[in-house]
Amino acid sequence: MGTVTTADPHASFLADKGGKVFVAGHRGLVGSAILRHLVSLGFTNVVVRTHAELDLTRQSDVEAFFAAELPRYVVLAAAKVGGIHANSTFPADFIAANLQIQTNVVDAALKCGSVRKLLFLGSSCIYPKFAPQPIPENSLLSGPLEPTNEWYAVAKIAGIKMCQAYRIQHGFDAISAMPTNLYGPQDNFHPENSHVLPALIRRFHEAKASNAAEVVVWGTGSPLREFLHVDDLADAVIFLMDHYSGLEHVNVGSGSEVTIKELAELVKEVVGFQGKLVWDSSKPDGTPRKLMDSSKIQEMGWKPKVPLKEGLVETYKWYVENVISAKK
Ligand SMILES: NC(=O)C1=CN([C@@H]2O[C@H](COP(=O)(O)OP(=O)(O)OC[C@H]3O[C@@H](n4cnc5c(N)ncnc54)[C@H](OP(=O)(O)O)[C@@H]3O)[C@@H](O)[C@H]2O)C=CC1
Ligand SMILES: C[C@H]1O[C@H](OP(=O)(O)OP(=O)(O)OC[C@H]2O[C@@H](n3cnc4c(=O)[nH]c(N)nc43)[C@H](O)[C@@H]2O)[C@@H](O)[C@@H](O)C1=O
Repeated sequence: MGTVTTADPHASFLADKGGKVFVAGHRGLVGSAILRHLVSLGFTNVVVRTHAELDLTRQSDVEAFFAAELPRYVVLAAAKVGGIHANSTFPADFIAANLQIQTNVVDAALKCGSVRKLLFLGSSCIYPKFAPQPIPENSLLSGPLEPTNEWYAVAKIAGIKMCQAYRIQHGFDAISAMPTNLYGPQDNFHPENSHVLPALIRRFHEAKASNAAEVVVWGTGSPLREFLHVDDLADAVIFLMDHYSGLEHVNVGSGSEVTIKELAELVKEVVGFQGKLVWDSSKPDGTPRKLMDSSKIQEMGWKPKVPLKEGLVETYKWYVENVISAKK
């Protein structure tokens, strides 16, 4: 159990590098990037637990953890996460685990009395399937959701509303960030349950290694997606922890989008696969387009830095060095 360092209660997050920060989900794509950034910024008192050490779906364990550790800041990057196939195959897991994790963490963070600020991570899937593009924050709850991930989206919407309710009733400084589709080191490269970008890296890599003639890609290739490198997201999370204390959630996107066909061609080029692409239109396309309007965070002074091709080259290198090499 670590000790809580005393510091100026009015200090900004970045001026309080000895303040205890709990990063929930520190081994995932997002949590690991946030942890790397905090360490490189000089934060000295970061507390973490793996899923096996602390199951955040268990309320009494979560309450005991907060009462013992008394963190000053919480970043909630632990969640049940997956791509279009996992979301539509396991709707009960996605709604139940996410409601449990976020409810337990936000409530225990308030009750323990030590937390000055909490950031909850949602996702762009909270918005209606046919929201105006680019999607402004005030599109929330203005229309029906995309059916392939509505269970997950409903949990994430409940998380935003819980942060708002705790701010209104208890004056608790809980904020919410809504990232677009993310990618980078420590992503999930599962063949079926991952998101499109890591799935394609793996599929093209394996096809190249086995000299396969073709690679199958899901859907029609026409949906548009906006991708943000997880290092940019980690930078935005730390920026919001330092700069933002509002009721409304904040979109975090790169501002540029590609079709899934363009993405597949780019991954093919980066991996160096020479065969052809085959489209499996029996697989769902999901939402046709979800470009975020990120003007709110940009007007506060944050902007993304990593171009898609550069991020993809770096992520493929990470995959080869860490996932493929580990198997040998
Ligand atoms: N990936 C993306 O494209 C996007 C992600 N987001 C959001 O970012 C957040 C993080 O996502 P991402 O990093 O991709 O997810 P990952 O699946 O990569 O990581 C999830 C993390 O949560 C932990 N976790 C899951 N269930 C539990 C549990 N019951 N108790 C304790 N820990 C648990 C896992 O722990 P362990 O490793 O120990 O098993 C893991 O560290 C989520 O809220 C997600 O909605 C938003 C938009 C896009
Ligand atoms: C971040 C966001 O991510 C999820 O939504 P999504 O954007 O639809 O996610 P996706 O990455 O799985 O798919 C994007 C597109 O890509 C196509 N696609 C092609 N080939 C593969 C493929 O091999 N795998 C996957 N997964 N998709 C493929 C796929 O058919 C779709 O058209 C949410 O469930 C939820 O998790 C969420 O919030």
